[in-house]
Amino acid sequence: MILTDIEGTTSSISFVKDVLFPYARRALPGFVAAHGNDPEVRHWLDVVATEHGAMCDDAMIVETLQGWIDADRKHTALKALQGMIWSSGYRDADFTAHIYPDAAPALRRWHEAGETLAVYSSGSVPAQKLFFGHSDAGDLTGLFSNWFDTEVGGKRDADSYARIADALDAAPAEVLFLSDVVEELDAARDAGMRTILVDRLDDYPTPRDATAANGHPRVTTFDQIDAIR
Ligand SMILES: CSCCC(=O)C(=O)COP(=O)(O)O
Ligand SMILES: [Mg+2]
Repeated sequence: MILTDIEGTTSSISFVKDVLFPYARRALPGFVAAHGNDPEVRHWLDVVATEHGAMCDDAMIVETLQGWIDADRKHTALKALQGMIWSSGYRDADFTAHIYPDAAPALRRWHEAGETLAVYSSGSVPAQKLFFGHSDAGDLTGLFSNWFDTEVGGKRDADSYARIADALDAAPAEVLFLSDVVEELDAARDAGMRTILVDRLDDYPTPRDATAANGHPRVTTFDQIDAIR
């Protein structure tokens, strides 16, 4: 079984930072004005208001969320709201989701070979499905059988990976986790998963050396994974 991260692993960090985040930042005020009373939207806005502490109106919530986007906070409420906002961007074909040219063929090859494929990203599950449903390589959602976001727990917390293995009905050692973030790989390894550091040179121009990789096998493209897994 292969569990993959998205940003920095299947897809470039710059697409997320330079296209998706600014789109959500711009659209937030109008989205909250139009949908702030939809129960699901209100739920997440209230989570933000509670975290913010003081009495907080919608304008303050929007400001808080925009600050979190700028700081790249991987907060579940922000990620849920971003996913709802991006849906119109994908629907209107304002953008398609970046996928590295080596990633889609490898995912297709593994799927055809009968490998179970799953996603674990800080992006909400609906955002993940939009992302792979509107990728540069077409609709890839059919390749994945399981989707996990931070509702299962934080990506740097070993318990999250234990929960994911349980949900996959697998022993942790049967699962190979792919990520660009060493701390995430450390947590997956602590839970007993196998790991590979995906060190995309476009995203990380200074390659991570053995010390930085902290013992995780390292590849720069998905093509290199079959040889070492
Ligand atoms: C799939 S939604 C867009 C990416 C995103 O918002 C994000 O936070 C991705 O983080 P990852 O855990 O995939 O590195
Ligand atoms: Mg990542």
